Parts: sequence; C-alpha cells; structure tokens
Amino acid sequence: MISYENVTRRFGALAAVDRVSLAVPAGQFVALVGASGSGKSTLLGMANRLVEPDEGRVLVAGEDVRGQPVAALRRRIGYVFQSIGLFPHMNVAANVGIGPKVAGEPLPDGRIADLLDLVGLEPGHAGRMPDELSGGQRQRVAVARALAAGPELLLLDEAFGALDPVTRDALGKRVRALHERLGLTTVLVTHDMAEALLLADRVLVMEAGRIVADEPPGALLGGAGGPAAQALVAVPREQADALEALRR
Ligand SMILES: Nc1ncnc2c1ncn2[C@@H]1O[C@H](COP(=O)(O)OP(=O)(O)OP(=O)(O)O)[C@@H](O)[C@H]1O
Repeated sequence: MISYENVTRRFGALAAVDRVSLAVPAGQFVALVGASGSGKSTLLGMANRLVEPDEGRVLVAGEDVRGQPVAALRRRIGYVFQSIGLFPHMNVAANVGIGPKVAGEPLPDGRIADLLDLVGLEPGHAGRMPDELSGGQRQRVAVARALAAGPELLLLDEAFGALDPVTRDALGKRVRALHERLGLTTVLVTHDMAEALLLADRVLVMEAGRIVADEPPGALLGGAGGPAAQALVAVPREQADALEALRR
C-alpha cells in the first residue's frame, strides 16, 4: 500500500530521513516510534507530498506519488496531526465535510452523521463550533475529517499527543477498531512505546533518519530489535513491573 525505496530527505547538512526502504502491505497497522527529531514526521509527510524526497521514490498503491496530483493523492490518504487544524469559523459538520466539498462532491448530511458516529461523537455535535468542544472531541472531529473522503491509507502524526491518558487510550482503541472495520492501512507516529505495542501489528523504531528496528510487538517484548528498540520497550516494562510490585 505504501513503499519507500531508498528515500533520503535533507534539510541543509542534516539527513532527516536517510536512505530508508520500507514496504507496508495493505491492511497493516504500523507504529513509528523514536526520539524527537529522528525523522518520523518527515518520513510520514513524504507519503502525501507535504515533504518531497531528495532521493529515492515513495509509492502509494504501487504508484510513484510524484506522478500524482496532490489533491487526488490526499483524497486517498487520511491525515491527522497533533495540532488538529480545524477551521475555527466552521462548525463540526462543515469541518468534517470540507475535503469532499472542495473537491466538488459535498457529502450528504447522513454521511456526516455516520462519520461522527464512527468516531464516537453524538449527532448533536454536528452544529457545534470547534471552540465549544473538548480537546478529545476536537481530535475525534479531525479523525472523522480524515476519513471523510473514504481513504485507503490513514496517517496519524502524534494525533493523540495532547490528550489526557483516558481519552488517549479510548481514541487509540477506536482508531484500531476503525482500521479493522474500514479495511484501512494505518501508520501511527507516537512517542509512546506502550501505545505502539498495544495498537500496532508492526513497530518501526527510527533513530537519526534511519529505521533501526522493524518488529512485531511480541518480538520486541521478547527482546528483539536491538538496543534502541529495547531502551524504548524498557520504559513501559519497568512501569508495569513497578505497578505490580506495589500490589505485593
Ligand atoms: N522544514 C524543515 N526545515 C528544516 N529542518 C527540518 C524541517 N523539518 C524537519 N526538520 C529537521 O529534520 C529532523 C527530523 O524532523 P522530524 O519532524 O521528521 O522528526 P520527528 O521524529 O517527527 O520529531 P518529533 O517527534 O519531535 O515530531 C529534525 O532535526 C528537524 O529539525
């Protein structure tokens, strides 16, 4: 569904993404973890041409993204990022339907209601303005908007980063359920290894522009993936051990 072929992107002297090759088959849920500045957003952004590679190719559904008009490409790719980016002067329904409307195919009201339901919002939220919603509700609107054009691919860049842990957990599970139900291919960028292990089929670890580990969660928990991956896995494992110790 998405592949990177020896892709490099530089900013000045820095290779933010450094000769990455990666193939994500249709239907897979991938988590991309790594320290701040390791290149996760840059890698993700090359899929929908927010960022262009200096070298190599990025293919979506087997086609080089460079040959695809940006608007058409972005209809195939739902994209949710941390800063949300809802239009403050438009109500929830208008925000959810903005992509199809701009493309000249406005969604019927029933479809908007279905999208709100998918992400766990009430029909009554449709007429609210973004500043009348909680952060978690706004993030749900952003997910509904990303799904509005019926994309095959869903990219989430720290989409749950600003949420409280309970809301974050609920929305993560909701996105995983939507991934199954809609038959999506999903890439989730997160700083949280526990979230990656619990939600994804496959966890990629980035360090200085390279992918240094590529393992299923079970293998990572079994000690695979090398030192960078194991340093990240140690955090939730030590927390779980410490909580368990408190019970004794
Ligand atoms: N437009 C830009 N101009 C200059 N440098 C950039 C630009 N975008 C990213 N970088 C640099 O590229 C590197 C990778 O950035 P990127 O945002 O991809 O990392 P990240 O792993 O997503 O980080 P974070 O977890 O903090 O979001 C960083 O050193 C960053 O400063």
